[in-house]
Amino acid sequence: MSAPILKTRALTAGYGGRAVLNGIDIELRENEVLCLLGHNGAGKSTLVKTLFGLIAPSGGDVMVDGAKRNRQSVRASTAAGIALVPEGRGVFPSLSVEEVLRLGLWSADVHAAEHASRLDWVMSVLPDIKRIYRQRAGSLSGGQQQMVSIGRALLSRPRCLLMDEPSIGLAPKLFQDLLGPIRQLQKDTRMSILLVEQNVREALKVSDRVAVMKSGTLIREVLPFELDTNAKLMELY
Ligand SMILES: Nc1ncnc2c1ncn2[C@@H]1O[C@H](COP(=O)(O)OP(=O)(O)OP(=O)(O)O)[C@@H](O)[C@H]1O
Repeated sequence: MSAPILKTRALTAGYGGRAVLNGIDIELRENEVLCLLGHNGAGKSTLVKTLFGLIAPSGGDVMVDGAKRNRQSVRASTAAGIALVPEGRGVFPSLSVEEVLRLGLWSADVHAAEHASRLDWVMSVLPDIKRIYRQRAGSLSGGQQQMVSIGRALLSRPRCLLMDEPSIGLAPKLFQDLLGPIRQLQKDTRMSILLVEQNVREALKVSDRVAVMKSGTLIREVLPFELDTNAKLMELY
């Protein structure tokens, strides 16, 4: 079996000397959607940012394809095939969708000769982007902005997608409409997805495994069917 795309060992990280992650051991395998659950403030976003290289670990290891990458930069993460859909979408409201995506191509270091084909490919995965391509991002609905944010992350053709609360502000049906094509792409390409979610019920429908965080530690790893009743979900917290 190949090494996990991402793996941590006793990972610690935080802000200004204050530890938020207190020794996390987690792995994201090829061809899976791993759902990361936990209360507000449990450290989910901090873990995602540390895996992507936005925060440097203060201890422990981050491994990409089995090799230690403790000083992984965002550029190195992108080059390794890892992309981030940030919490809050990160879409500049004054730019058009086209400009947001072109900026994404530039920041992902995609060669100019490939820009057109990358944009075409993203629009084949998320065809609704075509209809809003010339619109200002700030004029779009929350769901459309999230779609643009996901489209931008796909421009680097990642094999690993880190998604930080993509459902925020979206109705369950919209969430499934948005995640459906991404789950299909994941199955077709054997991509790996780490999905941070508060919307547990919807997230479990598209997940293969579930990890639960509490106060900066990983407290449980389960399969989605093990959380099929309210009582079992309540036990988690
Ligand atoms: N930029 C920052 N500077 C200082 N402390 C931070 C920063 N970002 C997060 N924290 C703190 O780190 C802890 C974990 O926050 P984090 O955002 O990782 O949690 P989370 O599980 O993603 O929560 P949520 O579900 O609310 O997004 C919290 O106590 C938070 O206040």
